[in-house]
Amino acid sequence: MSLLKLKAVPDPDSNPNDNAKKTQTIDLGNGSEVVYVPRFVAYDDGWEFFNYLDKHIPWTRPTLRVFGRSCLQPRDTCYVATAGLPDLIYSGYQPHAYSWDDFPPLKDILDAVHKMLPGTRFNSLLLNRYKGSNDYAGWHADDEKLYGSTPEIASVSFGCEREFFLKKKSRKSSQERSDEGPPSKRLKKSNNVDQHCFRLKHGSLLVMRGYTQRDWLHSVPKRAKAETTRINLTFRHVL
Ligand SMILES: O=C(O)CCC(=O)C(=O)O
Ligand SMILES: [Fe+2]
Repeated sequence: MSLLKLKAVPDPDSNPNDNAKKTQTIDLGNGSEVVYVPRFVAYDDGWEFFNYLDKHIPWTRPTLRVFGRSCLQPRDTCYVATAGLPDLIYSGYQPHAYSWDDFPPLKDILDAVHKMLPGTRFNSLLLNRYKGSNDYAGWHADDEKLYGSTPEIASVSFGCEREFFLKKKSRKSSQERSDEGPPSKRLKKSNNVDQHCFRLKHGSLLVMRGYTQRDWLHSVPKRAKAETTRINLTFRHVL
């Protein structure tokens, strides 16, 4: 496959400043911020990336250890990282780190993310594939020590639109990782009103920064209706 080049596509109801115009910045308070760029990758380029990733990424669905029990991660995953970084381990699982050179189109997306977010130098990427409405990401924060105390995380989505929720951590939930474990151990429904929801469009970019991982949880819940496949890429910087 030839390398895709990201370019602005002429679109009848858009202009070159479209990205900037439609970008939403949400101040979550206390030094946490989320930025949403709905049309980060042009529609057709987005589908080329989707088809490439769906076919060429060696997706796996690992068994995780959550609260002492084994459970299948409720989505497919793959990990790409620059050589020489400390290993990523989450929920007792250490993914193999593939190289950027194994999947050249990822480097084009990485370049576009760096251009959009001056000053960032992402060196790792966690890919997720949600094959239908039953695949999900439970409530969690990406607060692993290897990302530091105020990680910036850039999330690019392709394919089926899914909802992405953010809710403020309760004091208790900051010690709990996710709701992927047994029901008895899941987070209690809080009466927190601090919740935000984004419908992550095909080709969109969502950025979490500041203290978002320390103070907030995020999730991509199951859907009741049948859904098609969604692929999400989260670019991170390992210290
Ligand atoms: O699929 C998404 O939008 C989020 C994935 C996520 O939160 C993660 O990989 O940590
Ligand atoms: Fe996450």
